[in-house]
Amino acid sequence: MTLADGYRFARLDDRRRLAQVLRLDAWAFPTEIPIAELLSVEHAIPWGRAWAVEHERAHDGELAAMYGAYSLRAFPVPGAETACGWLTWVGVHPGHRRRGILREMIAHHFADCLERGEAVSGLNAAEAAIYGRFGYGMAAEQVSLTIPRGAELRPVPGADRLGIELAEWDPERHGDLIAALHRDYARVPQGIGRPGWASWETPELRRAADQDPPELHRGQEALRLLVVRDADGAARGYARFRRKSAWSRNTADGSVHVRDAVALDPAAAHRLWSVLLDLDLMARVETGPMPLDAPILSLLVDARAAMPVTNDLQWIRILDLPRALVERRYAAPVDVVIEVTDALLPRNAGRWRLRAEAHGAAEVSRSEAEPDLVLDIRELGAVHLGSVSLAALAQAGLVTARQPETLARAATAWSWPVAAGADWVF
Ligand SMILES: CC(=O)SCCNC(=O)CCNC(=O)[C@H](O)C(C)(C)COP(=O)(O)OP(=O)(O)OC[C@H]1O[C@@H](n2cnc3c(N)ncnc32)[C@H](O)[C@@H]1OP(=O)(O)O
Repeated sequence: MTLADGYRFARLDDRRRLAQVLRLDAWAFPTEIPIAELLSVEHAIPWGRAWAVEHERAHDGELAAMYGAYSLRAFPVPGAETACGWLTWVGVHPGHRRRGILREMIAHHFADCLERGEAVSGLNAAEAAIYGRFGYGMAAEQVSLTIPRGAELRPVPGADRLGIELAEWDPERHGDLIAALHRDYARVPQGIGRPGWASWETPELRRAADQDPPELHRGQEALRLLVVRDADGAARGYARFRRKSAWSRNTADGSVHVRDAVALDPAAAHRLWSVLLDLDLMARVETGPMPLDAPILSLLVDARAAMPVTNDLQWIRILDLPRALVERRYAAPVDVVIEVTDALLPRNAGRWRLRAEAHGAAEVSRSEAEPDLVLDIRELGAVHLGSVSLAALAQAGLVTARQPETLARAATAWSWPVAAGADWVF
């Protein structure tokens, strides 16, 4: 790793540097909130696994750049969980851009992940054009909705018998319950498992998920909680939301913003959304990111009226190819030789044979055989969560297959029945 002359990496493990971090972040991501106010907010900075790039002539401790990584020990991949270094807090001061600092931070991050035994890295991208060049493939999309109040839902037996509880959000009282429901949802539906459904695993992620600082309300009310309970009182789902009141031509025109909504079964999902869609004085319910097969999309009689907007959500970079490929499960039996290019991590390049049973153990070894599929590490990352199809990438010329049958079999094996995704950006 060679930063340009005058720059050096320095580990950020001292919380007294928070003001410097926030000042750099405000250059990277403009904010109307004064730094003095942001200092009292809980930021999910992975202290100790965050790095500054400093310049020798910096004034006042100003940072030229920074990045951090969350150590996710149980990141869901198809049929399994894996250790993942989640890249975050990436920013380069505008006065130091386009000198290769990001490129060096990426190399630094890859080396750090490999040293920690993380076979994959993931990220949410601020701009979709940045990370493909470093071998990150777009692996999970998200959908967000603006649902008209009172939108009709298809009936689900038993939904009416579920109870609800509405409360002002209190992390002391509700935090553990909500964290458990959110984590358990990774195994829903039907125990198949949802790749990409990361939980608030690290202490800083949990603290940030719990907080609701007034500085970040932006004209909306404080966070509120809806819990759905079964006849025994067991929680089956929750939503955290806030309302914003508005009037248009003397008509109530408020909006409900849903921060997260998780239900462990179909009846709970129906009950949860029925309540959210029937709040007085509100005209619409706006959601944050949700997986493309989120139950609300199937429950809505008229999903088009909910104005779905889709975008890329999660990008995956395979860092240690043989480990990453054996750490996940495959939806169908597969025996295939792939030829991979990897400009940044040449150890991954070359021919590999993958053999796996459907939903069983996989084996990966070096191979001399003619390849069935030829692709770059970026495309292997894109298909890693099972939601992007090898066949789709082949249609765009990004994967080359020797025979259509091999492509069809491999694409089926790499796919997964539940859409990859999450309900937050981190
Ligand atoms: C995971 C996350 O945290 S996402 C958050 C990313 N941060 C932001 O978007 C904040 C605002 N932007 C920035 O801070 C910076 O412009 C960064 C981080 C995007 C780029 O930093 P730089 O140090 O200028 O990038 P660097 O000089 O290393 O460029 C590396 C390559 O990326 C390309 N690149 C840089 N920024 C962008 C961009 N916004 N869109 C497309 N390509 C880009 C460069 O052209 C260069 O390409 P090349 O190597 O093929 O010639």
